[in-house]
Amino acid sequence: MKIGVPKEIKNHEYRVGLSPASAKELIANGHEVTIATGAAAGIGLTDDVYRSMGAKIADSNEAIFAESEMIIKVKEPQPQECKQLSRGQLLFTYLHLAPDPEQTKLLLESGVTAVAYETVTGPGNTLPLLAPMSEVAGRLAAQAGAHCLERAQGGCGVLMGGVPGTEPAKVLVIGGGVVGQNAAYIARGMGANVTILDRSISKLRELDIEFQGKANCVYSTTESIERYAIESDLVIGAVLIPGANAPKLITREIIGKMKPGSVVVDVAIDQGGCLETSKPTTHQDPTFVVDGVVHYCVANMPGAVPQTSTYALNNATLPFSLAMANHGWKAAMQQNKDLLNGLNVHDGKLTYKAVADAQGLEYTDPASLIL
Ligand SMILES: NC(=O)C1=CN([C@@H]2O[C@H](COP(=O)(O)OP(=O)(O)OC[C@H]3O[C@@H](n4cnc5c(N)ncnc54)[C@H](O)[C@@H]3O)[C@@H](O)[C@H]2O)C=CC1
Ligand SMILES: CC(=O)C(=O)O
Ligand SMILES: [Mg+2]
Repeated sequence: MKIGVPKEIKNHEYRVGLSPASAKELIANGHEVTIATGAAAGIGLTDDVYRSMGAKIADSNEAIFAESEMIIKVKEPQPQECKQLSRGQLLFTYLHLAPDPEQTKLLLESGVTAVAYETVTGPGNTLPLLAPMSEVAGRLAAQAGAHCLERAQGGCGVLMGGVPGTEPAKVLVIGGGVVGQNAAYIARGMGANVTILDRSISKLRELDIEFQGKANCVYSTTESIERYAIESDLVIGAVLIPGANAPKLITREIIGKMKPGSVVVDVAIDQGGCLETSKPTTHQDPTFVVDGVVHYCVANMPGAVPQTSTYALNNATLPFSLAMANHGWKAAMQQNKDLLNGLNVHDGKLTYKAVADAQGLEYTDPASLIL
């Protein structure tokens, strides 16, 4: 199969769809891999590194989109990329379609077959291709939050761990999944006073044992969210209903009751955000202020640490890239229902229920397309 990797064009996005090791593995399996020139410069790799693995170099993203049977990327295709996709082509990347009607429309119009990293499933209701970036974003959320709490960034000027004789920052993490657990781990490590809210009791049990009582694990209700949010210095939004729009758990009214200079890091922004006041921001201009509360809502947080993120992502995606390259997407999905759960769009049909529900569009059962 002809596999192509474009250079990412989203703001400050330096990750690469295929690491050199992944490219080598696909080539060893008999496939042709082409990468756009300079695509890996952001992780310190030259075209020659990819050439040495046996890959070809294309002189533009346009050539990649025009000539590849499977395109492997990181971020959701931007409008100019969507317009270069075509019927019969396979796209493997993050999509986050629920809050993005424009991208959904363009992908449906293109006829492309699009498999979303974030809805591929794994054993025990896990999301194995979202998890590595959630680990990164969770850890970064504590770092970003600590930075935003500095007075010069608009924050109230509280140090996460305080110092002896002063109180540490109060950090609230809403959603104790992969992002939440990693955010809490770093915030605890910085010495903050951490509370995690989740509505899964089994998740709270796991977290309580993992943190050995050093994080407060509390059941999530509208009452507990409001009570903890208004006394917190930093709130980290980390909820997920897979593939769907994030529930708006922090209302405008709660924001109005929060302390001036408190900070919210809405990691769930890629699924629309879990605060009523959130809107996507970029690494270039990451924050805005509503009612004195600093909002950090960057939708591609792991792009800030592209070396760690590219390798962590590739470790998870490679088996699925190989399966689709070796067998074609249909046979690979017949063999693996977890991969079938990644199918979001095929030949003008929307095949992910939560996206169809979010946008009031017709839904086609993906199982009906692989018979
Ligand atoms: N902004 C960025 O750069 C990135 C964003 N993300 C996003 O972060 C979000 C979280 O991802 P993961 O941690 O991997 O998901 P996850 O599925 O591991 O965890 C989500 C947690 O939210 C909990 N939850 C659902 N509704 C809740 C409620 N009402 N109150 C409290 N908890 C609730 C679930 O029980 C679950 O434990 C997703 O939207 C994901 O796409 C992930 C990576 C990068
Ligand atoms: C998951 C996601 O949105 C990211 O890694 O950018
Ligand atoms: Mg206020």
